[in-house]
Amino acid sequence: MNSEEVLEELLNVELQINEVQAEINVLLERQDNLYQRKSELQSLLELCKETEDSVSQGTGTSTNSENWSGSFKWDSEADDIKLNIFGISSYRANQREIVNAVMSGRDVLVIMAAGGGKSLCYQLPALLYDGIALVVSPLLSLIQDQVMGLAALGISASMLTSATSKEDEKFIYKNLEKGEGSMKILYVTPEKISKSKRFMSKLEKCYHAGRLSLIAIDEAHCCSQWGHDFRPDYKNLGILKTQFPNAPVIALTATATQRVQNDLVEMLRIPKYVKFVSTVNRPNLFYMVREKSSVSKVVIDQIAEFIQESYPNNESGIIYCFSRKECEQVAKELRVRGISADHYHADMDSVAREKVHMRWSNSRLQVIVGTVAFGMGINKPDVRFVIHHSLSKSMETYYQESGRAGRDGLPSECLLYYRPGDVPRQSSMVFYENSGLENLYGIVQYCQSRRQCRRSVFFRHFAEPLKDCNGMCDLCAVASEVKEVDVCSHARVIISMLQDVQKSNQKMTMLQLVDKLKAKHNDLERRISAYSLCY
Ligand SMILES: Nc1ncnc2c1ncn2[C@@H]1O[C@H](COP(=O)(O)OP(=O)(O)OP(=O)(O)O)[C@@H](O)[C@H]1O
Repeated sequence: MNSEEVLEELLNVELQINEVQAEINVLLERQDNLYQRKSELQSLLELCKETEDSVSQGTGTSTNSENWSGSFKWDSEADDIKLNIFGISSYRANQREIVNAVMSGRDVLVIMAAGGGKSLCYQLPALLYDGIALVVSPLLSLIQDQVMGLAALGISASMLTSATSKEDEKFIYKNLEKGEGSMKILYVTPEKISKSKRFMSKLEKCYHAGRLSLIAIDEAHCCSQWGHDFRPDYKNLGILKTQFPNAPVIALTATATQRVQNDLVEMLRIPKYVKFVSTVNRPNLFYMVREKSSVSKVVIDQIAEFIQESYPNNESGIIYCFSRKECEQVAKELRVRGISADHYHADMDSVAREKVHMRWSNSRLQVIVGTVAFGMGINKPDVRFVIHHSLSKSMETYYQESGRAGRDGLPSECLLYYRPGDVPRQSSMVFYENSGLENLYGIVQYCQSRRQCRRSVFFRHFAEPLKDCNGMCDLCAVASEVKEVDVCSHARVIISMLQDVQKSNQKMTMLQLVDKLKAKHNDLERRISAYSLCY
């Protein structure tokens, strides 16, 4: 063989090696996807097993064993109240079936997305039944909104909270004890049940006189320690079923994983409940994630530009921040850029918080910049955008917070700014929570996804069959090219750095590690360029 022939064969072999490598890459990618799907299917299987176990033990029944959409004797009266009092022409998914189950005296668990119409599911039966319906709700502001809304419809509803006047309290107790007055719905906070003996004794009289029509537990996920808003006073609500066994209980929530559902039905002592689950899908919400700069001014500039370009007509929005200080800073910087914004967090007194909330609710303030404290009870229907300045602590929290957009069903946007540097900040907060880190890594996966539709991550998380996204997330809307990078050498350097740290018994935060890695990388690049200059 002469040198020319050798060279030709060499080139040919190199070509073939490249082809084989390309095939290996394709197979490796396929293997990666299969591993991912395998782990998703394994967790789905676990969830299915849990559900089947609870059904076989008689602790849960699904809607399909009984026909809740058939005809019932209260049908025409229900239709009349729905239309002429609530002004609603047709039921949304599951509403009619839920009303029928409650009217049949069954205990019911309702899981329905934010803005899905949960209130009607207990308010309509409350009017159909004789007597008084008791509603337990976690927040004063939520209760006030509901009572005001019902009064506007001409429905007699009252609330018994720390803010109730003596006179109103007297009126409520007369209604409960003696059946005097026209009260149909009574809202209370969970503390009333666990702390007021006087109230419980009046309620007992009401029940024994056959006037307690039903018990509704709003935001029922607060019962469970595995939920995202655990309230200790919710733990004591099981007493209601024990004391008033014949009053149907309806527990309502927007999100509850299987574990939370199991927990809350146990807490509420409703083992033979009927469950209605509506989809978690919010088809009008456009989900997107953007890379977050480490320079805070750049992030604010981008947020301001997004709001000014997309929402120039003062359309309402929410920005969630990690800390109170960040909230104040972001709100201030937005004001400097001409956007009407104010902060909301737990360090403010309740009057100041209420003021900001009211200004925003009345659309006199465009953007509220809040911590997680800006949570339940936000009923503004026309929120057009929810921006996360930092990632939330779990998929549940993100679903709830982003779900405050578009409750009126109109197109709205949910934008999350993500940078890996924010993960350790959150992990130090959730480390001691039940499954805190596991939950955090769930949302990290959502943020880091380059191929998987954002919506499909929600479906998988809530163990729901996948549905079409219809191009309503950044990954489905724009076909982006994914560049593959082999990071094995980086991983090796990180491992050797960590081994050094361990050997010398030092401590290092994630950010320090990243800085050290960058320094090492820069140093290496400098040496390579110096080396190539010499030769
Ligand atoms: N069948 C229906 N048709 C039209 N509008 C409805 C129907 N049911 C409820 N609504 C309206 O939808 C809006 C949201 O309802 P509701 O406040 O009960 O939602 P929700 O499920 O409690 O939401 P959240 O979890 O966010 O509090 C309300 O304005 C309500 O009047």
